Amino acid sequence: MIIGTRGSQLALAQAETVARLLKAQGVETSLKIIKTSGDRFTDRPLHAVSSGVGAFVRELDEVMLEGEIDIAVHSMKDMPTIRPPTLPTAAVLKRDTPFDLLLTYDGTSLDELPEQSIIGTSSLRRAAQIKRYRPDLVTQDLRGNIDTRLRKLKEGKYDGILLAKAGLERMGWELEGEILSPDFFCPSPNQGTIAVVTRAGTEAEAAVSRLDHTDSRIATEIERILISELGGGCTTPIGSYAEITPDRKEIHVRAEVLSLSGEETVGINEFIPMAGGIEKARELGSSLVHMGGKKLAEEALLQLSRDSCDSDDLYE
Ligand SMILES: NCc1[nH]cc(CCC(=O)O)c1CC(=O)O
Repeated sequence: MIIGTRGSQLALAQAETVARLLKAQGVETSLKIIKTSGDRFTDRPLHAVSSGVGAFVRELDEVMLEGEIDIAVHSMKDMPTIRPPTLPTAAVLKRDTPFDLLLTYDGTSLDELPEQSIIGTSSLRRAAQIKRYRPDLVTQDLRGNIDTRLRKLKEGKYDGILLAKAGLERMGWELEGEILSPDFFCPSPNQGTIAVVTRAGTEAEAAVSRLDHTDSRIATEIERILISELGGGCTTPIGSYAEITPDRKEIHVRAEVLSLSGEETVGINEFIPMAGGIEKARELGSSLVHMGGKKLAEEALLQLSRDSCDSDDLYE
């Protein structure tokens, strides 16, 4: 069976993980690298790439529908919610660390960074969350693969950068950084989770579905439901994080929308019962809208499209 993957180091590491897990089940695979538009337009911020949400995913879908690959491996947080029904997510792998990490030039902690320190991130959510936590810091756009971002930090262009911890872990980088608490830095929905897609009704689907991790599937689904009525994607600062308690009776859910400046926030942070959790998450999702979350998300989107009409350099 052929596993299709993007060519970045992170994507390759993820695809190799899936290859290894399948091999342990007696399934032999080979890797095929596919270039996506999300990889090509690395000169602009992700939210300004025209194909926007799903840029990394769509082209792998196409080559899979054409039969060129049998299995596609994705960072689940990069996947649009609406998927072609013929391309099911056959497995949600056991989640890695879902949190964000701050790496600073000289190991300084977030609380100790001097005023006006420059923090690089390409994520509107992380930028808004940092500005909320430390309004005296400056955020700057930082695109590129994880290796590029680390190089820019080393070159001294930024005092600190923000990344998903899972990305570094998967690439085998043992870097000292500060894990940011989800109470202040609610991660992106499905951050730290790998999804494996196949064509429906294939041998590949049967093989891959054995890798599915139930609690990770439930948590990631809850995270999507919580924010499903807000619209957005990577074009708005939205976080959503669901954590099943060790006794599996409850789910700790957190979700929030921020203004781009981080000055305004609408959020929830509570425990819901595991039984009927999906229904309860839907209610909480609606309550985010009623509390003004959708309005905030729409304002962020408007502000972004206005800025990008003026000048693309705003993001560099
Ligand atoms: N948006 C890019 C992206 N997609 C998935 C990860 C990291 C791995 C993951 O969260 O599963 C990253 C890098 C980052 O956010 O720093």
